[in-house]
Amino acid sequence: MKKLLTLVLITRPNQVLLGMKKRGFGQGRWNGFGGKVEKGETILEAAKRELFEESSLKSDDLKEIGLIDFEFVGDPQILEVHVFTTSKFEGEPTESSEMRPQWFNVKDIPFDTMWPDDHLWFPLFLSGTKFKGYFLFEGHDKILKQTLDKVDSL
Ligand SMILES: CNc1cc(N2CCN(C)CC2)nc(N)n1
Repeated sequence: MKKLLTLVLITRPNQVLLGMKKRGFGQGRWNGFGGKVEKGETILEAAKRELFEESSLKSDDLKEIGLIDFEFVGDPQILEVHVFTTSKFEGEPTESSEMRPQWFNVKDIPFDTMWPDDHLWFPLFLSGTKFKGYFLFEGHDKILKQTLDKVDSL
């Protein structure tokens, strides 16, 4: 079974906006903004909605740049994460119940307090390369198996 999720990375020159997850899945880690795709909405609509709910930012320019399948040993539910990015947005990053936003220089991305897959695919995202990835996790800290490929189209 696949669960559709979104992940939005907002950029400005030399910087990426990340949020510190305050509760739930991924709590205590910096990440992009995102969540579940609800019934009756497209994946893009879900990405926009979650971005606004979690950061107060609005964008009509989200571009899909990555597709990542996450599997966890012992859990039949595969997470299919659609990764979007934009540098065109409106609003001021604002803390929400879910996320505490902060700008990071691309040279200082806090990979040590992010999901362990991030340092593998962030370079592709930052270089504007579209990618497809698969990561098999054991728990939340150990990657047992992975694939990561550049693609022309998602
Ligand atoms: C399991 N590894 C993950 C999950 C993940 N996500 C992001 C979006 N979330 C809604 C669900 C899980 N994001 C990253 N960067 N790595």
